[in-house]
Amino acid sequence: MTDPVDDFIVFQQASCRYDGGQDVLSELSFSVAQGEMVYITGHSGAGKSTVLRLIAALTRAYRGQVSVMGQNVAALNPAQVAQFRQHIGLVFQNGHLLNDRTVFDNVALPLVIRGYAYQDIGRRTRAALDAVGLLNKEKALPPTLSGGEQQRVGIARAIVTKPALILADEPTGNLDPEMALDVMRGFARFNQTGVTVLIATHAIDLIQALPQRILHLDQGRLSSEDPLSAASLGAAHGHA
Ligand SMILES: Nc1ncnc2c1ncn2[C@@H]1O[C@H](COP(=O)(O)OP(=O)(O)OP(=O)(O)O)[C@@H](O)[C@H]1O
Repeated sequence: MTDPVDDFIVFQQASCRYDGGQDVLSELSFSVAQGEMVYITGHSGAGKSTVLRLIAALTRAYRGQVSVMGQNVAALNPAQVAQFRQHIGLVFQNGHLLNDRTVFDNVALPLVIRGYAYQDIGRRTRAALDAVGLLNKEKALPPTLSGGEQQRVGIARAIVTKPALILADEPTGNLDPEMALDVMRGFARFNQTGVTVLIATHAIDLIQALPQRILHLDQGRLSSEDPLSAASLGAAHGHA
């Protein structure tokens, strides 16, 4: 019996491959407690995005098990997946913003889809924009914003529903170091409010400055070879 708080996310020897090809992830085992903040690093193609996709039920392990918030993700039917994803905020590198809609409309979209009342949409959307420092840009169109601002709109949209879990895939990929640090600090602030945060990133230099747990992937396996991750993998956090 797993404890959904300590074992908020559990990979048990999970293996994943696409279209019958080679294993992209091989017998991956680790766990993340509720409220933790974890960076997933590794070379291009190491499987970082695939880890996030497994957690979000966007793909499935063909062997082993992935449990999130006490649920075996592979056992969820489509209706349960839709319900499950309501607890997850997804942040992508390019933001996936609608360029012909205002910043406000972009951030409000998940609330509109979920049928929130008009007043709640306004209040929650402005609170999310405030949290990323973009309240003054609510009427702007995304193409008129800087890369960092667009990225923060994507983050506001991910947090507007107050998810229990944020999954961010290369959220600082296109940003200069200063903006990137700013965005990472933003995630740390959400984490401090109790949200569990997983971030896939190449930006080792950046996260070295941030005292967080790091899972380093090497060809679909967890590796402790990286000196940066050696201290933070497993033992330091009591996770296998
Ligand atoms: N939809 C897909 N179909 C087939 N192969 C895929 C698919 N998505 C990913 N892969 C392959 O799986 C492997 C791992 O990809 P993944 O995107 O998880 O790695 P990553 O560590 O996030 O890489 P990057 O840092 O370049 O984004 C790669 O070899 C990739 O080509």
